[in-house]
Amino acid sequence: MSDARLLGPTADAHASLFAALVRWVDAGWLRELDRSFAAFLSRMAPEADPLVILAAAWASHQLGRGHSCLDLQAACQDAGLTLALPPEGLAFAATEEAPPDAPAMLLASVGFERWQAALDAAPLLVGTGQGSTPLVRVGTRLYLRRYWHYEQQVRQQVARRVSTRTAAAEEAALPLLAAALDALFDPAAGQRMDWQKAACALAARQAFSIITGGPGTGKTTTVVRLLAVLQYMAMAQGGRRLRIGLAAPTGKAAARLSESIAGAVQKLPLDRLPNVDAAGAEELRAAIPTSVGTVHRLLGSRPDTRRFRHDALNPLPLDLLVLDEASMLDLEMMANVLAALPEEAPLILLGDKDQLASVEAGAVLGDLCRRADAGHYTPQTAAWLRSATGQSIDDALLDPQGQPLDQAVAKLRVSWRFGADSGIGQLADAVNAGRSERVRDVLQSGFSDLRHLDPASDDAAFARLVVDGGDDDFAWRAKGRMVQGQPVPPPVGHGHYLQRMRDTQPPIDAPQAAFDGWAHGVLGALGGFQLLCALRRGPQGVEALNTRIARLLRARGLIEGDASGWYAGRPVMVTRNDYGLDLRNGDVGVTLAVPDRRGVASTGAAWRLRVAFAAPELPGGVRWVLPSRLRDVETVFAMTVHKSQGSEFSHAALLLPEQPSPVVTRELLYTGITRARHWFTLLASPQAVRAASERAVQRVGGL
Ligand SMILES: Nc1ncnc2c1ncn2[C@@H]1O[C@H](COP(=O)(O)OP(=O)(O)OP(=O)(O)O)[C@@H](O)[C@H]1O
Repeated sequence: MSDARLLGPTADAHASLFAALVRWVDAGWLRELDRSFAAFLSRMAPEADPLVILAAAWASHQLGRGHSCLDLQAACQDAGLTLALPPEGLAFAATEEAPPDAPAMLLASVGFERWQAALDAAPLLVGTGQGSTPLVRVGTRLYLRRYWHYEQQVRQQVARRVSTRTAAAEEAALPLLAAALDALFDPAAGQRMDWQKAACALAARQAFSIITGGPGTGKTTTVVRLLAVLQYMAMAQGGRRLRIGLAAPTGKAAARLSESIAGAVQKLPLDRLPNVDAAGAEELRAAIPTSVGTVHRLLGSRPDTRRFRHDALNPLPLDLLVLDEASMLDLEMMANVLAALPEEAPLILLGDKDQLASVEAGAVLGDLCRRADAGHYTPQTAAWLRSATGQSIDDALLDPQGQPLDQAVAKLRVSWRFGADSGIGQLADAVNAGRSERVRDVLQSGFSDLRHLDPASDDAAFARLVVDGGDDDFAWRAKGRMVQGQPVPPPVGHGHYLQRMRDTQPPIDAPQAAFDGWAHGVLGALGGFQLLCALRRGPQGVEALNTRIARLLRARGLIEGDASGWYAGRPVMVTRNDYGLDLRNGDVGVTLAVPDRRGVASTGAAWRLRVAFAAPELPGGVRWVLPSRLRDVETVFAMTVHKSQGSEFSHAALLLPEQPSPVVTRELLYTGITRARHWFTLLASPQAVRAASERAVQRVGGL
């Protein structure tokens, strides 16, 4: 099919277009959802120029790729690149059929003006926001109405909130704020800029703020001190206690934050606050929540609807909300949160702006933090910060033209987790800066926490990595390694949790609590290692690697049973929310053999497989689910970097494909590296590393 067939608003042209769309769907290039959306519009306006229908199909396709809209101009310039078609270098050699026409062929002689004119001539389908057209065009951007609406909501709400001053920032409250900050932050810092203290002050100032920073820069530490300061001020001023909400986009991230917040709250030196005695300190400590739930649960998700129990008409009963791992927040979720949170209740986002954005449409945190590296603080903000913290912002970060949003964003710039001797920290920095030569140097510098392997390693070398954690040299270098005065556990592979599963299994007549404790330990050990991949398909994709790893583990006798079914030790990830089972997309569980107590009375207990998921809210801390009840799960010996967001592993290994792919970007590499807490192995050719460090994601959106 050529573009000539598209250039006439005739039934024939619609039919030719749909013939092409069907081929794309069959080839896995488009989702059926994209085609049916286009078909719906074609039925709604059979006379519409087929270019409008094509634009609709592609705008919907872009949503599936995380873009909130289609950039028409970019698509005209390079449709293949803009739409990432063919996807993930999908090979056609394997099929009998010829590949479908590439998108660029459909647009070969269609310029942006022609496309724009076609859209303007379809008022039933395309508008500028008024009315109820299914598509909205803003300049060169074409949206599905719902996403245009989310973007509008987020933009307006954020703008309103960044100009709303909190009670804590009022002139009269400033001395109390300054005294509280002085009490909780290290006075030894003196005049040196302590960005944690500054972030705390900036976040206390208006009804919306962001604290961003790389791994271990102290986001949690800072926000816990901020909560203490605000709760202290509320209580000291004779008001009622603040109702504080804490949430994260996934269950895994929520569980991790619960743990680190609880630890940080315990460490707070609250008796240093003015007029707070030991009893007062404990009262204050108890008023700082440590339990973190998912955003879905906070908003009150309801089965089979996108709507939540809490919205603008039924707002959340909160005075303050903290959302962690905000890089994973998509546009729709952010719009829902902003709608449901009372306008005067501050929203504080925590996250690493440089990480990959959510799989769903919209890179909210990245977009809102686009100017964070350079600060852009106004002289007014600098003066206010001086009175609240006694610190002066570096001139390089000042900008008299700074925007209101810039004043609400603080970037933490020092990593407390990765010291100067940490290869992981240095590698992450080099990748983030897009400096491929520096990346190469770090990889060759012999840091004890880094390993760089050839991705084409044979089975024996690959097995050493995924089963044992690496070669003897890596393990040897691990000996005696300390971080922050604590010994670091050695680098492990998947053999570690499987061995623990075997070695610590309770006897069949042990009480349930023993099995809960066992599952808890195995789930913890499972976090000791993870193989991360960029792709799903192909020989270096998740699916093929899961099969390969299962084969290696079976050969070593660490797992048994049918590879295609359920077996003890199978780690699984939930791929779709299941409200009935209270499981979320991204939750990871492990299959374990536990007693089937139903037969106890007559025949004695037998072993039966159940899948254990961490559930801190349950008394035993574990949710046990029958495998047959889990519909949308996949094995996770390997997982995509996208799916690993919000998780952390003692040892992470990242495999980059040999073939260049648009999904292998700087953000993907950075996110993969920063999943590693203590050890990182990179399986990639030097060319693949260079290509990834030099390519940054361009998410299209209008925030
Ligand atoms: N100012 C500080 N002085 C000393 N240690 C600190 C300081 N800030 C943070 N830390 C320590 O550094 C570690 C990481 O801090 P924290 O968990 O707050 O960082 P984070 O940015 O939230 O990390 P993550 O990337 O896991 O989200 C913790 O052990 C914490 O106690």
